[in-house]
Amino acid sequence: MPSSSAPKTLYDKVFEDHVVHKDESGSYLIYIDRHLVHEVTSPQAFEGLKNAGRKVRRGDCTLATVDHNIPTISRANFKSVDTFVDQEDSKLQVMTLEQNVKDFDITYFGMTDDRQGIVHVIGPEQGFTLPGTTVVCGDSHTSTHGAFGSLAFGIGTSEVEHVLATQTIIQTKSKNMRISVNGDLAPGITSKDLVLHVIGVIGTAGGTGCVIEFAGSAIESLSMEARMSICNMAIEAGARAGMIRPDEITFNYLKGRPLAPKDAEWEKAVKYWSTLYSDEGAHFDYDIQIKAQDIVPTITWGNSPQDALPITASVPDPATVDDPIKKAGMERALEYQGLIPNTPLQQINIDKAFIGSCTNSRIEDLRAAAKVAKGHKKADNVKLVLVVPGSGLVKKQAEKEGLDKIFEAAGFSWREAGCSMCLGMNPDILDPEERCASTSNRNFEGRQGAKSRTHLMSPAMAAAAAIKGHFTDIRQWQYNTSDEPTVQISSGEDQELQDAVYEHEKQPLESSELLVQDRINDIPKQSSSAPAPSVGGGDKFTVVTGITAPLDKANVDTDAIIPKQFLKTIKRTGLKNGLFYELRFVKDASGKDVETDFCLNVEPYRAAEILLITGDNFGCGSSREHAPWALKDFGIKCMIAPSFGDIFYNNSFKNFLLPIRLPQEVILSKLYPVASAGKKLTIDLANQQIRNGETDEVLVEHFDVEPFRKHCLLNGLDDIGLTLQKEEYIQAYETKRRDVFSFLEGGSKLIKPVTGAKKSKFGLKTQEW
Ligand SMILES: CC(C)[C@H](C(=O)O)[C@@H](O)C(=O)O
Ligand code: SF4
Repeated sequence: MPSSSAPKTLYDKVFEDHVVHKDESGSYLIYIDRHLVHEVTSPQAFEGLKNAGRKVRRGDCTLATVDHNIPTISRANFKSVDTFVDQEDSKLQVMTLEQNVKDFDITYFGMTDDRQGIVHVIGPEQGFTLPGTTVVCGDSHTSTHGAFGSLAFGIGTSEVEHVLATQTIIQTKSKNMRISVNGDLAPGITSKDLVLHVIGVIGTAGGTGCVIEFAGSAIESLSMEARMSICNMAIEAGARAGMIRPDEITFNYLKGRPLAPKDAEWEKAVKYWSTLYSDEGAHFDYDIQIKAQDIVPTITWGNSPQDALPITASVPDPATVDDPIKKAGMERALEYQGLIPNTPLQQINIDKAFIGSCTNSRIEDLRAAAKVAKGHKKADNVKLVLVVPGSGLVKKQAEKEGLDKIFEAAGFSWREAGCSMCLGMNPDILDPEERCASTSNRNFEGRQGAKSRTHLMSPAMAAAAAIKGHFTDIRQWQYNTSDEPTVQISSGEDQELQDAVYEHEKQPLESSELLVQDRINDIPKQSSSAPAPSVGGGDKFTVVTGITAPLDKANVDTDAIIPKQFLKTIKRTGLKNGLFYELRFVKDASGKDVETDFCLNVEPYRAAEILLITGDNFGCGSSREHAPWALKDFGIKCMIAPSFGDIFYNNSFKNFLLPIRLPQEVILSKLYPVASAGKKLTIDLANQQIRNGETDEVLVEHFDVEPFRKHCLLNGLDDIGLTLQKEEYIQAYETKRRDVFSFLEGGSKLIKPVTGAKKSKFGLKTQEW
């Protein structure tokens, strides 16, 4: 891609530095520097590679761990995954990953390794995540890594397979959004309050189609942990990614990390990283200003992260809302959450608290929670407070500082690393109707267990709620400062490990001279003479005439499309019954599933091939490709909505499903009457037109679809096959990358192999760096 001298945003720069090839249709092939892999979204991708006889192109750019399915109870008796993980489907996913990392020679942190943890905690912790890199993972919260000035985003399983095979991904350019937060945050206000506040302002669809750059003095003054919490939740604002300009705080965090560049390569890297900022005058499609002083302790009340309110507010009242879709949504959320309008938030009692997740399970988060808990006991009405560190190394550091003792003295339960009750794919779940103060990032229906009630907040607020038994304004907290938790430097073999990860934070970084080097992106155009790999996929989408089911709902998240219990499969099929499970079924007295009156349960919509959604943001949230797989299994071929979650939109095309964006008024006036009368619509992709399926009357003259995606759907083309035809471009990029970005070479392969039986305190084997 030719460099231009026009001012560029941080996103523009990182994107352009990774362009391998640009198609005439305007779609780009971009190179991926870092690929994180976990057990939930990878089995089908590895299976695809095996079936096609393909290899993993860059093992050094790939790092795997287990996090979602694993129990968080003590591993003192751990012998093997087979004996330790009780749930059969969870065990299968973990063991499948363990087999795949062996078969494909991928660096892996398993359950006996202190470096195991939530994928978004371990990448930065190891220095695998670096500024200016492209980072992907089959997980929506990959946006976390953008805190380093990397372009990091979640992908679906088909794309995981694409990256494993080609080390590239097909992308279109997103829009640029800047959210500047200026001024000082008041005491007690954390980055979690900040990001909940931002989502409350712009909404969960506010960032759709955009990469958000978080900027301004309030952001610049935050630690890396705090910045990660913000970028983590960029996906909850609907954005493709969140980014923060790398600076001295970033470099200090990274220096000395096991996989960060060293010596001369470090110097070279810092020089490049120092060029990664938005130029003066760069164009932002949206520029939003927020005053830091407006941010107060913030918690959510409903089932969407945008349902955020100051802790001093009361439960909202639907009687004050005019918009009928919003009003109905609010009524449903209040009923689900068991809340009465106008109740002051601070009068709401909780049953459990969860301190953990990729948003808030880093050492700084645990310190904040421990500071609140110190010298207190959990309230009697609070049945369980789970404290789940983000990685084995965070756990060890917390124990070194005595935080575990503070938690245990307060009656909290101190656990092993993993995703835990954030999503409850492991045994850590809420019982129906239990209310939880949670530091996680999603409060969707059923997220923490069937009928669970989640309220999102900061670690300090969750700890305070656990102690008081109800939501509490942290600004009024009486801290017990008698003797601060002291850092106990443990002696013995683990010391080196600790030092490698944490002690470097104390080393001052010499400020480096700003040097703008040649950008990598002037790749010569070449013609491909390599034999063309096969590109035929099998499926196609041309014209579909089908029954259209109307769905009157906004913000339908992928947790609702296919709940977590159905993610524990290693196949792409068999998901029909799981589709909209919580909406389609209720349990009768004997525990049997009974159908509700949900639209897909009534005639003629049981045979629907098209889904017409009237509300915004269909398929928001998680990257699970299980959502399009389940729709496809049901027989759906096309979804029409005012807007879609970005990853879901992308995943749909990979499965030959067509998502069509149309303005809400067009949906309501032209298509809804046909759908609600039980009649058919015709979707004609070649002509980009929607007609009445019975009369052939044109209802929508034109809908948009990107030319490349249209071409693939019409011709049943397989992306991986197409990309492999660009092998020469990929090789040319890699040759240049080895020179310009030499500090990225080696990647996860710089991890030293197991050198022997170093015993940790649980008697488990510990790997050396
Ligand atoms: C399992 C994974 C696909 C999912 C995600 O993409 O976010 C999970 O991490 C979540 O938080 O819901
Ligand atoms: S959001 Fe929760 S489930 Fe998803 S990666 Fe983060 S901790 Fe794991």
